[in-house]
Amino acid sequence: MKALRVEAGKPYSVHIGPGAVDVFSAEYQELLNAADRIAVIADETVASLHLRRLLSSLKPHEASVFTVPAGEAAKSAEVFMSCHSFLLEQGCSRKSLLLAFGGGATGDVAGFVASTFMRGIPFIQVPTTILAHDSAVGGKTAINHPLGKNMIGTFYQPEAVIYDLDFLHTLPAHEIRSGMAEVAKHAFISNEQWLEEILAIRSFAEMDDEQLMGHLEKGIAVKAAIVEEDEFEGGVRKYLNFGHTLAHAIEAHLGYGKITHGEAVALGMGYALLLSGHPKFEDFLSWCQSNGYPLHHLEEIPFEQVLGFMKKDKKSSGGTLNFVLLQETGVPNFDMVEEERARIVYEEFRLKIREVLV
Ligand SMILES: NC(=O)c1ccc[n+]([C@@H]2O[C@H](COP(=O)([O-])OP(=O)(O)OC[C@H]3O[C@@H](n4cnc5c(N)ncnc54)[C@H](O)[C@@H]3O)[C@@H](O)[C@H]2O)c1
Ligand SMILES: O=C(O)C(=O)C[C@@H](O)[C@H](O)[C@H](O)COP(=O)(O)O
Ligand SMILES: [Zn+2]
Repeated sequence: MKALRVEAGKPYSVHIGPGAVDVFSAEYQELLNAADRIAVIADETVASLHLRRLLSSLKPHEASVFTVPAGEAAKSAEVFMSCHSFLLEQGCSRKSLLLAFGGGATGDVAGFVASTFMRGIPFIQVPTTILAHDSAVGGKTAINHPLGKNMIGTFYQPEAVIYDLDFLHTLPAHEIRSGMAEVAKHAFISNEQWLEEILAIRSFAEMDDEQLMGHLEKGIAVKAAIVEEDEFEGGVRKYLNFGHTLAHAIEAHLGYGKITHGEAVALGMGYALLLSGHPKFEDFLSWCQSNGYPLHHLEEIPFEQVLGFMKKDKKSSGGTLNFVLLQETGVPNFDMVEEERARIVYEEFRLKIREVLV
């Protein structure tokens, strides 16, 4: 097992590896002892598969558990309120500790709850997906609004991230694919050689646990370095949004949860690469095709359906279209794109997709 440091907020560790939940008893006794109550907000599917293991790692401490709907459905105002109701009913106080147990959706809503319950209580991320190498680190919390993805949230760092890779063994193929898109994002914005390694994977089933752990560690290191430099997204943190201007628009247009976040990010990165004139655009499209990313969605979504959402992106102001662009691997930049150009390249992208799908 390894521990990576994140020097943001109150600096914290990301414990990563098989059996990582054992660090609760090895290293977090003081934090657990200090809590008057321990509450777990758990994804319902994850709870059915792995809750017993988590609870036994907390022993002798007891925790009360609130399950939230699986995946994206948890990121709603209703679920957010129901989490608060649960904490209040359980008699939680400012001295209570919250654990987020699940993928990025659970982590985002539970983090938002932790940051707002009695104006903030400590929380620990216990992520269970590949994608969560991204979401559990860096302190972005959020729920969705029908008018835009992640529109309501806070920046609030966890006390620790305890990333037990044993939990990943039950992930279905489309969630592996989703998570690997954010891994590819971290490679695109940081390192050509690592990107080559990822683009060489034609089926994620080829990856063994050791290789996967290597990719997750690299991804976390890229993310941590950016967050350490710019915790509140005044500048370089925007680069972590590579592919997200279109991705969030697709998610909002289709309805949250109808496409996984990472799959939408893959489509968004393809579009951003074409907008940027990046030399690896074709390779990336072929990688997406061979790994089963749902490219067909773009065929079905006219530009007008995503335009309004893209104009409301958090990186925009005054209705401009803003993208993280990448002419060269490892050298992202942030720029405005004229609407007409965005439209033309979108049509070109759909054409390229049609070509690879035939
Ligand atoms: N805060 C951030 O910095 C950040 C970064 C990236 C993504 N996100 C957010 O994360 C969310 C996506 O998170 P995600 O991809 O981790 O998925 P998720 O939380 O939406 O979960 C996806 C599905 O996988 C299931 N699942 C989770 N762990 C499992 C396991 N170990 N075994 C079997 N099934 C399991 C869930 O029940 C759910 O059905 C999006 O809402 C996205 O916006 C946030
Ligand atoms: O941590 C960040 O910063 C990111 O942008 C990571 C993204 O992968 C993630 O999807 C994030 O939630 C997007 O943030 P948003 O501010 O665009 O909602
Ligand atoms: Zn993302």
